[in-house]
Amino acid sequence: MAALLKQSARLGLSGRHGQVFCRLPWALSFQRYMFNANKKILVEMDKSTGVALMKMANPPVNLLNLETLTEFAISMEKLELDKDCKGLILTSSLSKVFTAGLDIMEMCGKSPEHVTEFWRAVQEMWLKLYGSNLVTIAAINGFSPGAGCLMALACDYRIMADNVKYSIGLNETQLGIVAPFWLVTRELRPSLFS
Ligand SMILES: CCCCCCCCCCCCC/C=C/C(=O)SCCNC(=O)CCNC(=O)[C@H](O)C(C)(C)COP(=O)(O)OP(=O)(O)OC[C@H]1O[C@@H](n2cnc3c(N)ncnc32)[C@H](O)[C@@H]1OP(=O)(O)O
Repeated sequence: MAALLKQSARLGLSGRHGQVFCRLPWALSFQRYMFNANKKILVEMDKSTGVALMKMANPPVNLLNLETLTEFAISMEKLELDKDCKGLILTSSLSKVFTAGLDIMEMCGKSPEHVTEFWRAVQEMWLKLYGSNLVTIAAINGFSPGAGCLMALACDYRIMADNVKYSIGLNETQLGIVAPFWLVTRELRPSLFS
């Protein structure tokens, strides 16, 4: 996994918009910066490769609640604005969970306004990833149910840790959650969006 990550950071990758990237001279190789708002999303940007490493860091299982989704969207915006940033590797800081998906407590016993805000944040997360100008790679280093799978699908490339214990998939109907119409339409009938 580590080797693959290194390799993807070094590769000249072609994105969905056809950009081709190459490495900058070695003299610039120490240009790095890090940022995080509430430390649920950690970002390390390496200007020498143009690749940002984004780690979800919301233990114990990286739940995607409103706060984390908002921080994710802000982090994506910052990277999109950075002209040096060409690619993004999305992964988890936890040892066996990429993300356990949406925090189901955000939909349980909450006001319609809160639930609306929450689903808007889910939509924003998907739009930011799927519509990103960066080359996006999901480095799935653990369990990835529900919205974890959705995040991975929204990236240009996916690499999953080679461990039979880890599972990935869209299991939301088992929990009684209906996939939102905008997502199903986009995934199953892309021609409507072209
Ligand atoms: C052609 C293409 C077609 C595409 C079609 C498009 C349709 C796409 C539709 C997509 C729609 C997306 C909608 C997404 C919905 C969701 O994400 S729903 C959530 C789905 N997630 C789960 O079901 C995860 C369930 N959790 C687990 O399986 C395990 O927790 C784990 C991830 C395997 C980790 O296990 P472990 O390390 O043993 O930790 P636990 O003890 O189980 O958990 C720790 C605490 O966290 C709580 N928790 C876990 N998951 C959630 C959750 N999702 N929400 C809220 N809380 C959660 C768990 O209860 C524990 O809490 P405590 O007991 O209080 O400690």
